[in-house]
Amino acid sequence: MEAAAVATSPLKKLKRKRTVARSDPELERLNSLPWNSSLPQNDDDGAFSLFIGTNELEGGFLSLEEIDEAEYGLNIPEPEDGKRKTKKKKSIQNEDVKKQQQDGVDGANSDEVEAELDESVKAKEKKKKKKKKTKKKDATDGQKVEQPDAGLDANVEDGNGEEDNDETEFYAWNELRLHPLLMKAICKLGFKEPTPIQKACIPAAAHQGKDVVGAAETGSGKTLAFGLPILQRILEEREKDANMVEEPGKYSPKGVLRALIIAPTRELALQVTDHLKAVAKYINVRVTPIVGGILAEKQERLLKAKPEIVVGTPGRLWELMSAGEKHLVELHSLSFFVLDEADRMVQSGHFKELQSIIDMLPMSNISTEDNSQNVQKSCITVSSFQRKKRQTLVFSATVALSADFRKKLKRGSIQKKQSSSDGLNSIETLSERAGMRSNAAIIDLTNPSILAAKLEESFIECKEEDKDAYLYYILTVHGQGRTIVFCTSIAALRHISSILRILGINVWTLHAQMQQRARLKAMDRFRENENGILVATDVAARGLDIPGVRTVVHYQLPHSAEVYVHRSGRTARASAEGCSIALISPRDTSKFASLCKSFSKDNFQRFPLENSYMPEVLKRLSLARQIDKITRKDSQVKAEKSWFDRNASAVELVTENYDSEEEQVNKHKQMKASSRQLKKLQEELNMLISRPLQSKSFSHRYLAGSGVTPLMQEQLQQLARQKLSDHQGSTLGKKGKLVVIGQDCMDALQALRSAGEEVRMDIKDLAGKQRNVENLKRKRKEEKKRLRDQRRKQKKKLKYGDE
Ligand SMILES: Nc1ncnc2c1ncn2[C@@H]1O[C@H](COP(=O)(O)OP(=O)(O)OP(=O)(O)O)[C@@H](O)[C@H]1O
Repeated sequence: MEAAAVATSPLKKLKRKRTVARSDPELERLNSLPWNSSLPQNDDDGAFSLFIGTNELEGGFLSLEEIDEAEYGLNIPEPEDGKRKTKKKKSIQNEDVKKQQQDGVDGANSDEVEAELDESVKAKEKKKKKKKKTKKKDATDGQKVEQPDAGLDANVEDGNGEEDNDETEFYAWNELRLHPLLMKAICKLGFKEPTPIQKACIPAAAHQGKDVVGAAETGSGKTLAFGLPILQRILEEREKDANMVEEPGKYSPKGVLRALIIAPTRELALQVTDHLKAVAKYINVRVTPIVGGILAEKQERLLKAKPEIVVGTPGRLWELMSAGEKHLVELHSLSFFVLDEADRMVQSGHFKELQSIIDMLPMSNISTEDNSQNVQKSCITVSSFQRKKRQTLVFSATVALSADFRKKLKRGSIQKKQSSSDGLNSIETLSERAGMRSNAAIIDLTNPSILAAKLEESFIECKEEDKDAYLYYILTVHGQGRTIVFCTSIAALRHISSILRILGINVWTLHAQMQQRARLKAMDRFRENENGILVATDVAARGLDIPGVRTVVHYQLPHSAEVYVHRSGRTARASAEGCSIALISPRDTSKFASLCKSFSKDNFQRFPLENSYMPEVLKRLSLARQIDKITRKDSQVKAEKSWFDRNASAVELVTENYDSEEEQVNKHKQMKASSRQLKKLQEELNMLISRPLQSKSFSHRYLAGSGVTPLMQEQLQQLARQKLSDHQGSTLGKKGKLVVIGQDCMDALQALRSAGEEVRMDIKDLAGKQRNVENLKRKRKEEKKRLRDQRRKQKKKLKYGDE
């Protein structure tokens, strides 16, 4: 594949850049925390061919010359003298497209959903859209109808007065033969060429009607790799119908669900919806999200509009389907069943609902007895054309399939091997059960390291209790661009977000226990701020696409290598660059070693640290921790008291204070003392954080920094101004003035590139040492037990001997 030739192994890049550094003694301390690599290790028997990155296309789809263009009623523009040449379309196609444009419903549903979720945030957008709609209406009233070819050759101005992109730059898309109105939207989005996964999937899924299993690195455009074929097929079928006189609606029935897309998280489902809406901008295809956190009545109302495409999370979808929601259970015309982040779907917490949803699908693609029964059960009027044509698309950055997956599909032997209690516990079972056909195109474009090509990984070794300090250091000194800090537990998330806020760093949080409205608000705020910081659990690890995320910090390592890939993939997306920093305490070394092993990585970059900053960092952190402790204690007391009062009043109990007068006075004194201490600590900390973070070698005359954040930059400039005005008119002369030099903002990636040190990870060595450490621990334990038993026996002997 082309991608294979272009992609260079990150390992090689590292080797070229830096000399190999010494091994590190800290990494020798290994422990035995549970770790699930979850990624198939390059097994010798080659059982998992997909995941290790074959970077190949499989499935034998036709080359473009072999595809009969006439079948699709499309004329592909050909290049002429290096430029794209467009042809006029058939009149029928013109009329159909015109109609679609005039009909344009463009996202009204989603607006409502979003307004429901967060009215204040979305109010502005609504206003904008209203304005746009009025303008659009004016244009239609004025008999202005765009030509269907507008997508390719109209350098039209849109309602905002913005000029469209120059379509000649989009020539690379031509070979994919997408509908002109889809091309128009793509041009508008500025996507100059299809990404490799789009190039590979669109012909297979859109033109050959194949099922697809697609794997490609994070941020490589997988959403459109399945989204464009859906929209393309809907448009093509509409055109076929427009040509049919006898059986209208044979190919493109109206008012029924055509594509069901399932994503693991609400945020991801909403994001996929928005992405599809953006490419469906010029066509009359409705895309609606169905996720938890939206009022059920509202969602029912949205479904009454009969959207062609529904994007949902398994929980809410199943809730509505099992309640018999008409639009979701009449699946006889479903043309696409899509699983985004498929590997997450087979994990606990999702697969039960998913299994139930899949059981509702008309199962004509496979012929097992079980499934024919399902068809009877769930499908009322099944058009044989539609059933034959349903496509199953399964996507993720981390998909593992066995080498003989296709053969198994052919034999229909996957489910038989699984005991019924296993459920849909593998992508293979799930794909077969969803009706995947044995001629599916298996497209694996992951590179051997699995991680995004432009991602630079690094680590910082530190004690567990110093992680906060290093995090604060990274955010303060290298906090340029957006940063996501990942935690494994909500408790850790709460701890660091509280400490960082006390330290004056504005962070947003995202975890599964938050209300949906708050989750979306956090995402919106994070998106709005170009130097924003999001502290999140793994609920944000998959799929979220936020441009400008420069750094991902693994405050705690995840429980599997696969989650590490997805977390790190929030940066270095869509050909951008980014870096990840893992904070490794002695407790994490075992996990870290397994991680290196999973990626066959024997070199890792150490993130450069300016240790002279640390005394100041630790001073601030110590104050912040004390403040945090006091405030937590206070709020705990308040919460307990209010809980007691609430419950007492609920049972109409009159509460009395049973404390003695002395006790009450003491409590009051304690409270006063703690609030005095809190005030003092806060003043001290405020004084420190009002100044830029200074390294120990900080000169009071010269302020310099190897990397300073915009906040620090601002503080330094203020300080310089203040010093200057202090000394104006004084007799100190030049000597007393403050000079600000070298204020170059440096993000973590730049810092890593300019000073990162490559550390060799000898996995075998690490594994051997891990075994030794474990043996030593076991021996010590045994020895302790032996001594304890010995002492016990002696005591007994003495006792009974005396008697
Ligand atoms: N052809 C293209 N050219 C440029 N950018 C593109 C193209 N297609 C998609 N993108 C952009 O790339 C970004 C990543 O796309 P997307 O979210 O689909 O990636 P993904 O492969 O699904 O990532 P993940 O595995 O993390 O879910 C998005 O911002 C999207 O708008």
